[in-house]
Amino acid sequence: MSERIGFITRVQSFSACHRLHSKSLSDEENKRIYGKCNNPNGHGHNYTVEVTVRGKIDRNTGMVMNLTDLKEYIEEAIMKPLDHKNLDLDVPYFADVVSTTENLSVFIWNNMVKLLPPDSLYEIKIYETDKNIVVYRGE
Ligand SMILES: Nc1nc2c(c(=O)[nH]1)N=C([C@H](O)[C@H](O)COP(=O)(O)OP(=O)(O)OP(=O)(O)O)CN2
Ligand SMILES: [Zn+2]
Repeated sequence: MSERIGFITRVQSFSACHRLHSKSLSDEENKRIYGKCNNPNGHGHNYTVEVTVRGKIDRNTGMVMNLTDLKEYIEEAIMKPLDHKNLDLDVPYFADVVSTTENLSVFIWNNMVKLLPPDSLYEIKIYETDKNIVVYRGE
């Protein structure tokens, strides 16, 4: 029997605050484009992230990857740098990168990909709110 490919996902939530503000735009443009999300003192979210890993289902273990290992990678790549942080002030990556959920998904991808086996990270999906959802697949 040929080897089966599986997808496994672990979900993690974290809290952070941010302000949508681009240094390459004027104050007026920032206000017009980002609206209430450009509030100078910021606003907060309870983000939920889904990390999906793709790989062969090992014949001996029955696993694509041990979810306990994935949990530890998520702790390193997501929780330690982001949980209870001000994204713009506490996370150096966002000093010159606007802390949109799109850019946050790239940041999380870059952190996760360093810890996972080569070519195994499939998707980062972030729920910024119940209604605002971003997917990034490393392209
Ligand atoms: N493309 C993007 N657009 C927006 C982003 C983003 O990250 N990428 N972010 C924001 C704001 O940060 C904020 O999260 C938007 O919040 P809000 O509009 O309040 O969220 P909801 O749609 O869930 O709120 P409702 O008021 O219930 O509609 C804006 N745009
Ligand atoms: Zn926001």
